[in-house]
Amino acid sequence: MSDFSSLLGKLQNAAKEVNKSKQTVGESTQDSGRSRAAKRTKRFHGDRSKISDDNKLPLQNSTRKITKPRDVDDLKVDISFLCIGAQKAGTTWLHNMLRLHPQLSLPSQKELHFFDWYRKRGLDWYSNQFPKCDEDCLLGEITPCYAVLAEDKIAEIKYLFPKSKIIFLARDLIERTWSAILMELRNTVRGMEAGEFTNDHIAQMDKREREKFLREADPSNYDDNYFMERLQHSTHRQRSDYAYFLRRWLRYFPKEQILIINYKDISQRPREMMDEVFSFIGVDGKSENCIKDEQLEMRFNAASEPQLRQQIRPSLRKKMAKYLKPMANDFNTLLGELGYDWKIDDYSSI
Ligand SMILES: Nc1ncnc2c1ncn2[C@@H]1O[C@H](COP(=O)(O)OS(=O)(=O)O)[C@@H](OP(=O)(O)O)[C@H]1O
Repeated sequence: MSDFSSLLGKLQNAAKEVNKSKQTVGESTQDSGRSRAAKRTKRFHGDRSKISDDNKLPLQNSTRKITKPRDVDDLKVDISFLCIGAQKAGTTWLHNMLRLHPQLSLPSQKELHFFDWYRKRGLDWYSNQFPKCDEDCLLGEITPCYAVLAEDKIAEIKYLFPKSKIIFLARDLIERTWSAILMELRNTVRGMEAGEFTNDHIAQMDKREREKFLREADPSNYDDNYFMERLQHSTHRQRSDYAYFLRRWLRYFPKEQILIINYKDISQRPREMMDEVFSFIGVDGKSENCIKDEQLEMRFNAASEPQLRQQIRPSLRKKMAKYLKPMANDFNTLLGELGYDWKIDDYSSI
């Protein structure tokens, strides 16, 4: 046999082994795995395996088969809530408020990015990111990128945490996108990846470096075309299409497990909003027992310098409104279908 055909044979055998281990839920080979999983899940959160037993597939409306994660036996935590976004909609504020509740455990650093970037680190790594807490405490995390996860990732989350509550903060589409593009501009000027650059970096710059940075990251130095081009780039466009990706989540999680919050509530009625969130997650007590008024009023993750948090100019607002209007309308339709009595701006007056 030639070296090439011997190598090919080895690769084919390896592929067969991999395929054998990729048993999908719903296939006859799942039973032994399911009984192991059942023992494990009862340790954390009651009998979550029941969902797959009752429904055959742990899905709402989707017929997609879920590949059982190969490292499922490494999972040592149950996740009671996930905040999936939106990006730039006050998720850092929410992270800090939730951490004040004694019965909730969130990773000290926001945004684990496990299901989008770091899935290869494994469920063991994921399990170790949550601080130890009492038996009755509930675990959760906030990663705004989860909103736009591909369907197979959402299916995996549903398989692992079928009872998890999903929280989504919705902000006006223009304001959200403007905030996101300005953040991207700051990252680009510094040559950093998304999420790496913080206000602390600016504070550490010397005078010359700081002036140069502020000049280059100043949005008034960029024309409308620059921002419209960025908006049409997949990440900003995709993250503004709330209805599109929320419908994907709704294929796996029933609407009773998904809470959509109006970003405006953070400034207009934060206490009522946090009471609603605590009750939705299922923890005892009112926010007044753990969050002070001055904490509710804190602003997190805003650009530190006035030049970097300018209002959007009218000409650009108009162009963005035209582009984002269909997405605002779709989202308002979805809100109506789900029974919410509020809407986001649909730019009918622009
Ligand atoms: N208390 C309060 N009230 C109103 N708005 C607030 C509050 N705290 C944070 N923010 C604003 O939320 C924006 C940051 O959102 P995120 O933390 O979700 O951003 S990120 O996706 O994690 O980067 C960011 O918006 P922009 O300032 O427009 O960029 C913050 O200013």
